[in-house]
Amino acid sequence: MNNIRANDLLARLPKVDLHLHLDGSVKPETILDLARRQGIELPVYDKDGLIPHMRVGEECGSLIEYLSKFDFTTRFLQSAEALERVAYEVVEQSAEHNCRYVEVRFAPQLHRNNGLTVEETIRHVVEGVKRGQRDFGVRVGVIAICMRNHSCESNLEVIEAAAKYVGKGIVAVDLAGDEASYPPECFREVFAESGRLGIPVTIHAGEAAGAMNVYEAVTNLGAVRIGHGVRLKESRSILEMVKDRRIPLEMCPISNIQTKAVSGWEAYPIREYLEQGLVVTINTDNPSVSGTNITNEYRVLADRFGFTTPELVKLIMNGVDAAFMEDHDKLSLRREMEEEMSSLGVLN
Ligand SMILES: O=c1[nH]cnc2c1ncn2[C@@H]1O[C@H](CO)[C@@H](O)[C@H]1O
Ligand SMILES: [Zn+2]
Repeated sequence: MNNIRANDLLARLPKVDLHLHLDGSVKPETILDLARRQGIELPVYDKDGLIPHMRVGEECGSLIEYLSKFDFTTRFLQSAEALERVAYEVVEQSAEHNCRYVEVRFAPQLHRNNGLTVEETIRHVVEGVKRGQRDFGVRVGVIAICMRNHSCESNLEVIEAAAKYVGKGIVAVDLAGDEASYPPECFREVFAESGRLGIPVTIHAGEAAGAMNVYEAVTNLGAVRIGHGVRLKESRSILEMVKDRRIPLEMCPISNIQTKAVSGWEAYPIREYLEQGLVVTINTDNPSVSGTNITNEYRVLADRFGFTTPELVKLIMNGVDAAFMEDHDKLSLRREMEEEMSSLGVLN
């Protein structure tokens, strides 16, 4: 058996990333160039100097602190060109880490300061990822995000626009933002609409608030996947419900530690979740905010929790199973990935 801890093998393993925010995946060099083109002043004009403005440090104490980093980046993502470009580059970065499938998510309402409509933002992000898909050979889906701090009306606008792009790039809708201040109960009306329109739903829940939020997301908002779910462990009965319904968790280890969804690695419930039979997937959340990439996420898990090769392969394949993808596409993705894994000697 190969030594899975070898960086080389982890990097080469075919992977998927189901939870990846567009505005959390922007390269500092792209910000430099966008600022120059758009005539926006920067606090510093070198790539390394920009990093502290975009990335959280060791001292990050909460989700709210983590989310404050997005204000800096979204200022540069207010035009069709910028959206298409970063969408294209996020696919490129995923390909560099051997992702074979990515779901890129973004909140249309955060990109309208210069007059784009919700539908235009979706169109440009979809165009960018499609170009990336062609150039880098990565399958891509786009998820439109509703924000917890936005009105019902503007979130409904996102759902309506997303519905027009289902089958043309959009694969699901999501709810993100400050979880502790805006409990999901407020969003029943919004996600009733996505249910009516038949759009799959994933919800950020159980990250900065407790397991009840996961319950609400699944039973009242129609979530078929859960973003993070770290605090699901606080309720045995809700955990059992998520397990019985086989609802995949999109866990993002580095981000979860940084936002203090748990107190530290010793409390990170990934092993217990797997042992209890939950469908766990591994994702990056925000590579440029968290200073991570998908290879790094698996490396940290191998190092911290001693995951073996078959366990890491299982986590990767859980991601394939959980993908918002048509069955026949999923089948061919699974076959391709299994073939690649076989040739790497990790499927025996
Ligand atoms: O882990 C997270 N939890 C909750 N909200 C998040 C997380 N990461 C990013 N965003 C929020 O989603 C918006 C659209 O991408 C980002 O601007 C950020 O506010
Ligand atoms: Zn997220």
